[in-house]
Order: sequence, then structure tokens, then C-alpha cells
Amino acid sequence: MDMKGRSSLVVGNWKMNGSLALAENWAKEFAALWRQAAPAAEAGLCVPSVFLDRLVRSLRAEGLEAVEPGAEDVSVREGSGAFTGEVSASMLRDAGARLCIVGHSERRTLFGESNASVVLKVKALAAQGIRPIVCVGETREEREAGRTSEVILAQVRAVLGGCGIESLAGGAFAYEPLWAIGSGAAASLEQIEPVHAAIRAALCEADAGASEKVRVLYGGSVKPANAAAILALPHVDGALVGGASLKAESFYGICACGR
Ligand SMILES: O=C[C@H](O)COP(=O)(O)O
Repeated sequence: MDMKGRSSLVVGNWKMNGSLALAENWAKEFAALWRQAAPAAEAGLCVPSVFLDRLVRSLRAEGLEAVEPGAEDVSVREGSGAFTGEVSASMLRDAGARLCIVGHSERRTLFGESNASVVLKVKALAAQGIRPIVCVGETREEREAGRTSEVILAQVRAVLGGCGIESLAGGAFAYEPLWAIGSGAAASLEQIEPVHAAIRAALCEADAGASEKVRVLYGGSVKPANAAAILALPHVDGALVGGASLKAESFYGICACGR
């Protein structure tokens, strides 16, 4: 199904970077740019949860309702309880999160995140009305072995089968080839498009109306210089942006390429 009529969603991911001061200054700088020319794209910014409240207040102070604040991870445990160090979806909601990244490859590879925990997290977020951004991606070795589609579709289907399309509604899958993340070189347009088309087909298989409910974003070295070409691809509904989201001007430049 063609998504061209739909606006792009461009989401920043600060990872373990930034500060309270940056959250405040970023909101000021981004708001000044947004006021000059509001892009067609929808924008979101996911930050370490300790900065979330400051980001929310700073965006509000600037009157920047157009940017959805978000978190980078959430506990599988709901509500509250004796789970030292965990932050639940209801706590994120309380702090103003509207989006949350789940299953980023850094969490999958460095912190043992599984498809099963991704499913629990998506359900916990859905219960709080927070839109999930579920990351999937293949390693360089998997791509070179010709296993890209198999790996991506196994991740997508595990999540779709485990939590159902309604828990993902309003959210997105983000295709992030591990070898492109933080490398400075994005995947080529020829590499991106077929993977997005395959994810879209898997969504439609699960639910005929899924394309209207769940976006498919690309992530991996997106910057202002390559964003226009990537965001113009028919099955790309937006971007998940790491490094370039730390600078308000670069992130705005990417948002401005959306539709
Ligand atoms: O979540 C964001 C991705 O991991 C991409 O990071 P990057 O834009 O720094 O390559």
C-alpha cells in the first residue's frame, strides 16, 4: 500500500548522550527554526529518561506542541514495585513521554533484549497510550550471508504475533541495519527499499489496514545530506536519527526533508 499521502515521522534518539542543559537549549534552538518554517513531517525526540521532564517543560515553554517527547527504553514490569533501577511505562507517561524506542540493536546486543521482552514492553506502552518505535536490523555478517529478509521478518513477525497490530497502532517499526548505525554511511537506497517493502508486506499480512496504523522508519547514519533521498523512498515513512539528533539544526534539516 502506498504511504505517500501520509506525513513522515522523524524521531531523534540521543542514546546515552546529552544533559539537562542540552535538553533546554535544544528545545529553544529547534523551536526558533520550527517557527521560521514548520516542516510537513511529524517530529519526536527520545532522550534518557532523566532528561525527559526537562525536555517536556522546555518544549512547552517554547510552545512547541509539534514535537513528541519520548524515552529510549521501558521496563517490562508495569506500574510500580520492587524492581530497583527500572522505569515503567506509567512513569514515562507521567513524565510526558508520547513515544518510546523498544528493542534498539544496542539493547539487543549489549543488554540481552529479546523479542519476548520487546513484546512485553510494547504491551506495557500501549496500556499507557505511548507510541512504540520497535527497532529491527541485521548484522553485516547476516547481510553478507544473504539472510537479511529472514532475520528482519523473524523480528517483525515475533513482535506482530506477540502483541498484535493494535498495540503498535500509531507507532512504527524502524529498520536499522547494525552495520550502518553510527558508521557515517547510511545503507544505500537500493538496500533500504526492499527491506521496507518486505516489512510493509508483513504488516499487511497481519492486518489489511496495518499500513495506515504503523509506519516503517529507516535508521542508520541519517543526516541532512542524505535525508531527502531516503525519505522520498515509497516505503520509507520517516527516520530514526541518532548522532544528528543531538544538534537541533541538523535534526531540523532532516525533518525539513520529510513529507
Ligand atoms: O536510533 C538511532 C540509530 O541507532 C542510528 O544512529 P546514527 O544516526 O547515529 O547512525
